[in-house]
Amino acid sequence: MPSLLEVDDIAVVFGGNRALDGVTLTAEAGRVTGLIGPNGAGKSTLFDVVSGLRRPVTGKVVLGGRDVTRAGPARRARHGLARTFQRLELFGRLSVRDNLLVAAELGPDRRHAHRVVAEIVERLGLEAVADVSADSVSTGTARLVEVARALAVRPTLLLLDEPAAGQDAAETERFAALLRSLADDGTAVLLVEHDMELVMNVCDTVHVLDLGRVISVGTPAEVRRDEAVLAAYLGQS
Ligand SMILES: Nc1ncnc2c1ncn2[C@@H]1O[C@H](COP(=O)(O)OP(=O)(O)OP(=O)(O)O)[C@@H](O)[C@H]1O
Repeated sequence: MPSLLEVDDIAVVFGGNRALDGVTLTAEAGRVTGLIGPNGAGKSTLFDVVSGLRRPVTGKVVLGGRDVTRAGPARRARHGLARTFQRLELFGRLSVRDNLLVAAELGPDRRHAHRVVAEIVERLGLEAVADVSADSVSTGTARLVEVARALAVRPTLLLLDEPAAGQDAAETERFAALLRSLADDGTAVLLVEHDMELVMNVCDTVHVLDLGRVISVGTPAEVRRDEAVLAAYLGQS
C-alpha cells in the first residue's frame, strides 16, 4: 500500500542557509512516525512544507496519492491534513469547547459538529475544562486542546509539533496512550517532539534530521544506537 504521506527530495533555502536539503520521508496510516533532531535541524520548516505554509525550492509532497506540492493549506486540510503548532494558537477568549467547534464546523462532519466535539472532549478527558476559556487552562492542558482541535476536522494525517512541551509526567503518559489509540484508528501521526522517552515509547519509525538532512531512519531502538545520531546530539551546544 502506498504511504499516506510521501515527502520527496525537499529543499528549502532561507537566504544562504539550506534549512532543508534533499529531505525524503514517509508517514503511514495506522503508524506514529517520529521526526526528531537538534534545535534548528529543520523540523518545523518541514511541517510548514507538508502543511502548505512554505513552498519548497525543489521536491514533492504527496498526500493520499495526490500531489499537493502546489496546493495551499486549506486544500491540504480538505484532503485530510491537520496540524498543531509549537507556539500555542488557541482562541484564548473562547471556551475550550468553542475552540473545537470552530474546527469541527470546517470538517467533513460539520453537520454533526456538536456530536464530534462531545466525543473528542470525552476521549481526551477534557470534560472539566470544556466550558472555561482556553487562556485559563494550564499549558499542558492547552497542548491537549490543540490536539483536540486538530482531531475535530477528522484528519487522516495529523502533524504534531512538540505536543508534550509543558505537560507533566502523568499528562505525557496519558498522551502517549492517546497517540497509540489514534494510530490504531488508522490515523497517520507525524510527531516532532523533544521528549525522547515519549518518542521512543510511541513511535513505530523515527526519522532524525540534522542541519536540514535526514541522517537516520529506523525503529526507536535502531536510531538510538546509531552513531550519526549520537554525534549530532552531542554536537548540540
Ligand atoms: N523564517 C525563517 N527565516 C530564516 N531562517 C529560518 C526561518 N525559519 C527557520 N529558519 C532557519 O532554518 C533552520 C531550521 O529551523 P527550524 O525551526 O525548522 O528547526 P527545528 O528543527 O524546528 O528547531 P527547534 O527544535 O529549535 O524548533 C534554522 O537554521 C533556522 O534558523
